Amino acid sequence: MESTLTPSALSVPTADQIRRVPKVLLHDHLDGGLRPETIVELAAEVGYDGLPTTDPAALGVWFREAADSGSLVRYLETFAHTCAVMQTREGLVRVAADCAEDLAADGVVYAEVRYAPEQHLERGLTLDQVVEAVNEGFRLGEARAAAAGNRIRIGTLLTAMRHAARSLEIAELANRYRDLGVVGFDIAGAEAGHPPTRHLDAFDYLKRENNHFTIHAGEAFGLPSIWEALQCCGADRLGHGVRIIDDISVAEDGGVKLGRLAEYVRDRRVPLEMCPTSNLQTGAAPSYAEHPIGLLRRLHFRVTVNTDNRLMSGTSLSREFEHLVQAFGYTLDDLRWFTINAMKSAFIPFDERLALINEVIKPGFERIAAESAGVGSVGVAG
Ligand SMILES: O=c1[nH]cnc2c1ncn2[C@@H]1O[C@H](CO)[C@@H](O)[C@H]1O
Ligand SMILES: [Zn+2]
Repeated sequence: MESTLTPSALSVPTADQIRRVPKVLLHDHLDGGLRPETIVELAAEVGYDGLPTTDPAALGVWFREAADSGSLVRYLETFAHTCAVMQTREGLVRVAADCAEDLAADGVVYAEVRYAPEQHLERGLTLDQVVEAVNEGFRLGEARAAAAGNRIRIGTLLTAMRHAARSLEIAELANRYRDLGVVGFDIAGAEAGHPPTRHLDAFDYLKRENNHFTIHAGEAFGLPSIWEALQCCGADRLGHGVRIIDDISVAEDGGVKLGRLAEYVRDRRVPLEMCPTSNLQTGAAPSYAEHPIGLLRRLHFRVTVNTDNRLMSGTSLSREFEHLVQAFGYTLDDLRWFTINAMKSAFIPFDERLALINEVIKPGFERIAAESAGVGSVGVAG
């Protein structure tokens, strides 16, 4: 979609403007976004004594440092502590409500937040009770955010863990709660050794039901994983998908050649849920400036910007955009492009996506662009 914005939309946005423009988030893990103080309080309530520290500030630092491992497997080990305090109805309601409020305060107007219900059964909740508690928390958080003047809508994706064997059951759960807060399905967890084709029965089931799913692929593992996710499993979107860059060659003279898979991904407008900071932490990308998102955006792939795990990465969607603005000089217009890409790729019905684009996203960007009209180009803070 080409820009119709005023020249001020071509200015580099400030950190404050980035926070205030309407944003869309498609890839955010509920168990990767807890507030450190909530973890400490819930741990005390449920008697979990495994936390590395009970000082909230130190705990936040611990998560970021532990996740900064260069390995997806070690990165994922940190989730034991967040899942430990998400085993009761009260804990799940609170974590989901916090999440909605935090995203809304960051200027997110639509989010799809994912979690794996099978990881929240240790204290006797059933899968259905887990989904109902999370939904209740999101409705509560949406209402609190609205009262604070921040409108947000949240749908959930139910994740099945790729090393486990409950994916069909979770897919059925997602289908049962469709239109009741759940908008799709995902598989996550360590990629190497756990190809998505182990879960074909779940994907086939979802396709029979005309339901939607995304697959974490091409993060720790290369092109075969992306190929399987698309061509064997039929994924609607790719979680990360950064390794698609391996199928693109850039010659010395700047000429670009796409392989068949990269061409397919671009031609079919397959949404890529990119999460820059997370990729730096797990070693999937070397730096912000060298992150494949720069080239993929230039080549007009259907790229979206996401947080993955706000706690482990010490980030927010605004922070992710700030990093990209610093690395690539993105303008307000680029941010709008990423945002509309994300909204087009959401799993809610077409008419609802269109309404958010026309009634919330475009006017929101226009307002910020108009505000800086005449001010000229401004630097990025932070
Ligand atoms: O970037 C990632 N790649 C693969 N799996 C992940 C990533 N981030 C989180 N999870 C996994 O998804 C589960 C459900 O939310 C988390 O518990 C974590 O194990
Ligand atoms: Zn993820």
